[in-house]
Amino acid sequence: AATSDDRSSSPSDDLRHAQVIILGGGIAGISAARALAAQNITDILLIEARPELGGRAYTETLRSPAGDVVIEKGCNWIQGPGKEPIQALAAKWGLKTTPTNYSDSVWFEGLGIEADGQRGRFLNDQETEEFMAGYNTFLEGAPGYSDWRTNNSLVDISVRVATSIMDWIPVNALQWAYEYWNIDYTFAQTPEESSFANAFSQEAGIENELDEFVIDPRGYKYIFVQEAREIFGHGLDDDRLRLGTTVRTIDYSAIVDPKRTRKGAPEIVVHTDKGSFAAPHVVTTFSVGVLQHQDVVWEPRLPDWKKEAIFTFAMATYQKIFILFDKQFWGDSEFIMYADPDKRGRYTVWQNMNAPGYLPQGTEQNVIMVTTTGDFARRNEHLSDAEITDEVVAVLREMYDDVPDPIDIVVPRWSIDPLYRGTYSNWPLGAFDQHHGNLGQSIGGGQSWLHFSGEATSVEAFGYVQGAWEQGVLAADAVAACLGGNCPNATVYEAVRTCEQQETTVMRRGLGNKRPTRGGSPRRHAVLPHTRP
Ligand SMILES: Cc1cc2nc3c(=O)[nH]c(=O)nc-3n(C[C@H](O)[C@H](O)[C@H](O)COP(=O)(O)OP(=O)(O)OC[C@H]3O[C@@H](n4cnc5c(N)ncnc54)[C@H](O)[C@@H]3O)c2cc1C
Repeated sequence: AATSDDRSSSPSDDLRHAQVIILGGGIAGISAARALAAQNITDILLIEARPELGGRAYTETLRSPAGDVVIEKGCNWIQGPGKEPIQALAAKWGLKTTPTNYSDSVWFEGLGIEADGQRGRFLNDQETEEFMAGYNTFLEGAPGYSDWRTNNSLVDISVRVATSIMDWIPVNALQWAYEYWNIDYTFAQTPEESSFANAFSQEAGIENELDEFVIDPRGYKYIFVQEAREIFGHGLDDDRLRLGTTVRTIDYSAIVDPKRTRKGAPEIVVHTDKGSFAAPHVVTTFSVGVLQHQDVVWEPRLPDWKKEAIFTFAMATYQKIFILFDKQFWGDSEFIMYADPDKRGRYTVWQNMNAPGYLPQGTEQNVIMVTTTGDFARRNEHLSDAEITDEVVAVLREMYDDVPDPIDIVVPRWSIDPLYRGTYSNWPLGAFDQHHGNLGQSIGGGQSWLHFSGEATSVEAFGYVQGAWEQGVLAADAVAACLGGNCPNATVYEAVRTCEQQETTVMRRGLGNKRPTRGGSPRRHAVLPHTRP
């Protein structure tokens, strides 16, 4: 069997060599390839497990006798802070979008799983305003309160703690539903899990201008695939693009232990199901979920500071279930909200894909989408399409008369997919800025580096399309700087320090005199993790 030593850069080895290997053909990987090409770095390889590019920009098709309908299983909106580069790409490639009007909603107070043939009811405008009032007051004050806490060095708290301090404590189904729409529907995690500082800081730009919903039959991915074609050719048949190739092991031992490199710059070796590849620079764009699940093996194991960062950050799950009917029985409002009294977040947010500006009305292609998140979404992934169909149709039959059986359904299963393990990152309570910095921090030294990219590593726009695009560009810039002999300094936070309050907890548990002295850390790791105590 080949040893690491045999895998050095001799011309006769069975490795395919390049200057840079990009892992993942999603938005970040494509953007990195483009930005490298723009700097005349063309000796690259892009490795992607799926047979197509786009990653979480992922289209699916609903089948109907009247004609298929393309839907977005993954990202759907152009939205959030710093979305300008995506708007520019959308304009460049003529991507079809329609603005979303969140206030065009109707609210239904449901009877839940006990409905048993009985029906809840739609509320009038005045009733709607009444149950929304409390949360709206919280929403107005939240950014100011969050910034005040940050400016006064107060610890981060969960969104739930903040709502409670600010006297919003939801107690009924309608209040749950409204809060769910505002929190979980954005972050795909609960108020208990999400960080208040990150969800509600003024800069978080929660109040954005209009979100644009992509309704292009070529898919959201089209604009990114077109960009990739400019590098890999129209047929995407360039030898530097390796689709359908799954990474199994990333061996970066040469950069942590230069003795294992026989000649030239130390190379990182990427083992896949279709052969092995080597380069002094490797950019990984795999999701935090993939990194957390250890679907890819690291040789040697990742350093403690990197693992702490990866496992501190959260990979949330946001499930968009699309259902196709031969008629539209649900009215023209853009959103239909179902308040379930048994379970917060059970099939709450329904979006009308035939609202004006979306799919054509008056045809046989009538699509409604219901979104689930978090635990409930993950539970759904383990049910069959038929079981999900029964549940969603029961909710629709509580709200509407004459609901026919659906013609087709798409039930995404992101969190059990080993290529994603969830949908997008979220900043959980307990993650510090240093953790986030470490998440995107490169590992290496001298002429060889392992770079970490992808949506989660964006400071401003983690979780968004533009976060992925921007991080691809930044990774390419870092590679270019290194190749030019100007590698950016690695700022690794080897130990993320406790704050005073946490130290009090340590004291209370009687660990006071056992903990390490202030200046020292029990385990010190350099950027190069070649020693483990
Ligand atoms: C359901 C859903 C809804 C979303 N909604 C929005 C939205 O409306 N607006 C918005 O701005 N953002 C949204 N997002 C987030 C946005 O889609 C992501 O931030 C972005 O697409 C991430 O791109 P990426 O390149 O960082 O990661 P990815 O797209 O995950 O790219 C990584 C690539 O690596 C590949 N890969 C993984 N493991 C391996 C392996 N072992 N070997 C080889 N290849 C591998 C994957 O197949 C993937 O193509 C949504 C995401 C989802 C899933």
